[in-house]
Amino acid sequence: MSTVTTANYLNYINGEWVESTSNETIESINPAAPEEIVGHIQLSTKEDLDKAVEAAKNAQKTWRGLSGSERGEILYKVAAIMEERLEEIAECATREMGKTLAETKGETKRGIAILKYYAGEGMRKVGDVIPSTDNEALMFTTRVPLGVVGVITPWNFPVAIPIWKVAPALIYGNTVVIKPASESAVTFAKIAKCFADAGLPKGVLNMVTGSGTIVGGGIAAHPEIKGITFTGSNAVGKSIAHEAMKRGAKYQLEMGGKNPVIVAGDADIELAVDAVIKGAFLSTGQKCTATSRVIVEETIYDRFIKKLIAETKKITIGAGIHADSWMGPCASETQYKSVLQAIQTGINEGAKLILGGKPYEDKVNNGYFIEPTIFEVADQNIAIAREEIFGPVIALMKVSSMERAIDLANDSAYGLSASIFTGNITRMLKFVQEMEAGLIRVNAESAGVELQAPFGGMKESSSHSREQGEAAKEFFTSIKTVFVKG
Ligand SMILES: NC(=O)c1ccc[n+]([C@@H]2O[C@H](COP(=O)([O-])OP(=O)(O)OC[C@H]3O[C@@H](n4cnc5c(N)ncnc54)[C@H](O)[C@@H]3O)[C@@H](O)[C@H]2O)c1
Ligand SMILES: O=CCCC(=O)C(=O)O
Repeated sequence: MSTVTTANYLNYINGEWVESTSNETIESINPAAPEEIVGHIQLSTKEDLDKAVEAAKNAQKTWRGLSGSERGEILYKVAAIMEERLEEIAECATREMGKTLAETKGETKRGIAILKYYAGEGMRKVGDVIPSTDNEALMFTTRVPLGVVGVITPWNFPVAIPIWKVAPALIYGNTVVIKPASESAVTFAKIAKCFADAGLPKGVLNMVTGSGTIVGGGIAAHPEIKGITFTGSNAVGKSIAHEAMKRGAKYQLEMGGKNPVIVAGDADIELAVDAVIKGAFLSTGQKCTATSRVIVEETIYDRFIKKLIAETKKITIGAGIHADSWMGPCASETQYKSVLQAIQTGINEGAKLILGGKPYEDKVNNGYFIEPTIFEVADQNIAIAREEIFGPVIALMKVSSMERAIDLANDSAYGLSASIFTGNITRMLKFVQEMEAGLIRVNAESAGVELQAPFGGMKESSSHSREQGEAAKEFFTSIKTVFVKG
């Protein structure tokens, strides 16, 4: 049943909910039932962005003047309000970008935990006392906020990623202008309301929705924005870095991946199959840490592939709002077409399609569903083994040795996440040492970021800073070394 809503979600600027000066909105639709409009968001202008930056700048002095514990108290209140609104936020995220309700509930709980983690950061040390060579002097380090920080986020983790940027930005004394992805902007509007209702002082957090080029590009180029934290595609990330470099702004990029899983000859095959299915197909494969290459030692290849196919066929596909759906739709028509194109390219380039590969014909609504898809790939140089697809597609490869497996896993422009399944300590340690990825997981799926640990990629997956945990402090503050003599 299609439900058309007229719900209009406004920008949040200087503590007020306001329409864009464009007087135009764009629809955010449900990818499981594209007839359903989840909400209308502002198609904002450069003028709207300038107002938001001005508000953030005006709020800076007072906000940074609070103690870390005072700022932390507000983040604890935001977490409490989000807990009360968990169902509302999770359901909105599912309707807006398609992932299952079980996943969005888990992600919303994760966002709440991140808020609490950084609220506590307000009470932790920010520097060190370092002995000076001058015995009469005191030397120490301290940290200061960057000022106004621009946050640009993707649609695939509509709760966790914005919060894992905004929470540390705020606790360390910055003020924020955020542009969420349009495909999940209604979800963030609901989160921004939790900040507003927690009593965050006006101008400390500002949300401006709309075009990536105009609003996102405007953030990257804005002279009053001192730091930009971006998560998204490599193409956009590079354009942001270019703009930031031109004006000497600090920037942080977390981007694409082509994450390998190595299944060694001594692996627990059941465990490996279960983890590969979860890593590759949960969130419809739309995670930067999703499994997209599976490299299997030839001694167990036939048993592994037989089990993988049998278990993959059990996946139930449907609208994420329904409890019996294990895998939802692609997040948008654009993403849907992109994944189908990648599958066709794989076939054209000679990869052997052994399961799926077609749109899943949904009985109720014409949603953007695609079957979980598995290819066997002999040539590691074809697109399906090299390019990020960001959909439910696996490239299976067979190898004769662990040496070859790690070489193949490293043969990628990306280095975000990688897993190995083995019980052999020597193999495990060799993988940990030699695998070029920012997230290394052993006997576990390639996805799975824990909020208290550093997260980020190597090679072209990242600008090589780290997010989350204590690592976030490095980006959202500047260190000062202080020398004091009486
Ligand atoms: N490494 C990570 O932590 C991580 C996490 C999630 C997603 N991703 C990556 O994100 C991509 C999918 O997300 P997406 O489709 O939202 O990415 P995207 O790059 O298309 O968009 C990301 C954000 O950038 C904005 N944007 C678009 N054009 C812009 C421009 N010219 N200037 C400034 N901002 C602009 C978008 O509106 C959105 O808010 C995939 O490549 C995935 O690997 C990486
Ligand atoms: O999409 C990138 C974030 C991945 C993540 O948060 C996870 O794997 O849990």
